[in-house]
Amino acid sequence: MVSKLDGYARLGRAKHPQKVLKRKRDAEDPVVLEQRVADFNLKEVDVKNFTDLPLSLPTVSGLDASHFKILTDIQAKAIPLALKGADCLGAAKTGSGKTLAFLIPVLESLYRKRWTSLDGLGALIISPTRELAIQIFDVLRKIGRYHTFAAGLVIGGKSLQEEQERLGKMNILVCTPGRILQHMDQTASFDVNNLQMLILDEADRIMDMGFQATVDAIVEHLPKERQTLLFSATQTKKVSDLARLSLQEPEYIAVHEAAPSSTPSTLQQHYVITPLPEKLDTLYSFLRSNIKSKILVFLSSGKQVRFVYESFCHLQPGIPLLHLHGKQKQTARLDVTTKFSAAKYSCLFATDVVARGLDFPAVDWVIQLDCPEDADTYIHRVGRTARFERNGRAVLFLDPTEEEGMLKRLTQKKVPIERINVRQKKQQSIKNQLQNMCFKDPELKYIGQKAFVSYVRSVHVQKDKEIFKIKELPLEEFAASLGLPGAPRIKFLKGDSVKELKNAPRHLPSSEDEGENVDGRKQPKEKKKEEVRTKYDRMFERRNQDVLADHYKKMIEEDDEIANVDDGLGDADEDDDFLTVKRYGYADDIEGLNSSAAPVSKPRLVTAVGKEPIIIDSKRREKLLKSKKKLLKFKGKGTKLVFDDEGNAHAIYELEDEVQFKERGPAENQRSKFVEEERERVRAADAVDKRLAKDKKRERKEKRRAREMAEREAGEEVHVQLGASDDGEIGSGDDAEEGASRLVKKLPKKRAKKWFEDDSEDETRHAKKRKGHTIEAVEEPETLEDLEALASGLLG
Ligand SMILES: Nc1ncnc2c1ncn2[C@@H]1O[C@H](COP(=O)(O)OP(=O)(O)OP(=O)(O)O)[C@@H](O)[C@H]1O
Repeated sequence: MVSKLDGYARLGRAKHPQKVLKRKRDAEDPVVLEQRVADFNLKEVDVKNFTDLPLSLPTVSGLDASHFKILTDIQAKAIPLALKGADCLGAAKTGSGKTLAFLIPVLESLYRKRWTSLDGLGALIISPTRELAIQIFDVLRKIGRYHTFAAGLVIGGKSLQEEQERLGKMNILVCTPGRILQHMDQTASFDVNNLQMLILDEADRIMDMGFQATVDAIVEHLPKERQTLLFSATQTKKVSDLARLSLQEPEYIAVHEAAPSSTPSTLQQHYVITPLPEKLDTLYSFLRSNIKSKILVFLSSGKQVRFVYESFCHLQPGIPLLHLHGKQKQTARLDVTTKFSAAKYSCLFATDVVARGLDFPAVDWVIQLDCPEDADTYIHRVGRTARFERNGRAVLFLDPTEEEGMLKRLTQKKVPIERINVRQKKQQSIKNQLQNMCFKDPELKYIGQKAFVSYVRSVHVQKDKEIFKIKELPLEEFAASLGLPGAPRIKFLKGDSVKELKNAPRHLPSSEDEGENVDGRKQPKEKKKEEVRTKYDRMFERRNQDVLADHYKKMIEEDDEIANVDDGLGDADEDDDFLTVKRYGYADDIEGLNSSAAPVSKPRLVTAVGKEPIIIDSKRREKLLKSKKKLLKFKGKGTKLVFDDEGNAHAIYELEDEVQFKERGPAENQRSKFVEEERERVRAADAVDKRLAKDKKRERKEKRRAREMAEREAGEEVHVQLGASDDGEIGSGDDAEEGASRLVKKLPKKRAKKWFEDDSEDETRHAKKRKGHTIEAVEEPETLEDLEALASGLLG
């Protein structure tokens, strides 16, 4: 038996006198045990203790070592039937010991079949949440410590490969639906063909919308010949579900059906009427006066959990605070559950992820800050206290609008609940403190805005409109009570229930998704007129991500409908609590593409004309949008236009009027005329081009000659100047040098062309220069023009 919870355990490594046990085990003939089970008659035997059951020695020893002696009602009824191999549907109150009711039959069934590691997977136990799976696995390790089966926990959070390597050797697996299906599809060595038992804990939850497809796919992989056990605190006998799981003549075991209440008798249940804007005040006051308690507070979304946790951490009510929701990392979740289990006094803010099955020891209070979606959820939530004959108290916070509808539902489900009032003397207001905190801490304000949106959204999507009446809720006041300076604007998707949304795969809303605001009014879909927007406008628009506070928005937009500017692809400012979207993108980041005044809060489609939309739902895509080069391919090629003399734009090819075209004669004639005209035009243009080319050539030649002549002249003048300097008449040597260089620099440009020089003379000069000779011969000017040219060169 491994000591720590590492996801795998070889049952049967306890320190118990192993050898003695082994001897006894070997001596125990499974055939005899089989016979004892067959002979066992539930009606004849009054089962009280585990020893009254036809159980194997290792199981009895394991139960004994875990201090389980007397059976609970559900165990007494379900275990004998399950031992005999019947398919069972077990329904019993929360905390009544259903886990043992299916784990004992699992161990016994495999034991009697002498299951070994070579036989592969014998039993599969599915749980809706990771926390519950861990808990079941823990109980299995305790009571199975004297068995020799290999048991595994498959809930994700570890590398798939690591799990794959061990999966083939497992005899019993405790898992969550998604992860086990992934293995069934991807792990070649994972063979389930030999499976003997399938167990679904919290079966109604597993069978509902969220897991429906996954469970169906899992069942597809499993052999039809198997035993199936379903357990839950709130179970229905839906024929369709039973058919899907191919249950064979199932035994329905509902131990508390005749009981006056569907919740434990040791549980005291109350509700308080607290208007939505006073909820947090009431909760804070409650915590302040119960600091020596273990309290579990349920909220309807992870964002609310975060906000209440963060803000209460600042406010310090005097009790250690914890928080848990589905978006946390697995290690953090495990850490929180372990801490809360071990704590004596603590307050855990949580979503319904801990509503089912979790067995936190000694919880004093269960507070439901947000009204549960239905009576079943209420029953599961309050079931976290008053477990296994312990006392517990539960308080449901109801807005006046929710009272009538919710009480009706609870009465239908046999939930005894009484109203209590908040002691006004003890009621403390934290509104001002929250406002202060939100003002100073934008991050907290942001979380508050998200919490507000997700709360309103969760109410909006509730199916039971007799309880949840969004239009009657004082939302502005509620926002103020969270410390927000105004109620963020929200749009919702229509028609989805909370359960569906919670479990929906990540998806983008379709273009048909209609928007509605808080008041239930339809949002206009037309685009606001294009306006010139400065970088300051954009800067202001890039506010605190995707929640728009009205007061903030009013600063930049007169028309408050701008927040709902719709690009036709989805709701720009909608909160995405149930769409589980992580990344944010800004349409503004993309030059030339559709832009919206509102920041984007969910996978966002951005399109370029004629191109596939880009969906911003990951870091990689966000990066892509920042690269202008990469974006080019999404931008399309643009349209080329030509402008006429009046500055009017035209397409390059425009079709002329057909009537006018026909008036000009048959098309063939026009064509040949056009060709002839064009040929003539080309010919004329060609002649002009040739003439121009000739002129240019001549010009170039003349220029070259002039340059050469100037160079030659320069050589002569330098010589003259240097000579003068030597005489000491013009100035010092330095001056002379400077003067000479000035002259040499200037001369080629300024000197007129020496018309009398010809190419041969030029050649001679170049040859001389090449040999390094100084030019000594000075040609005398022969004509008046020569003299003028020389003079102008010198003056230049
Ligand atoms: N026979 C027993 N004797 C003593 N304690 C028991 C027995 N069976 C179960 N328990 C204890 O009762 C508590 C509740 O058991 P368990 O978690 O199985 O309840 P449950 O019916 O599955 O609850 P839920 O409906 O909330 O999932 C556990 O702490 C468990 O250890």
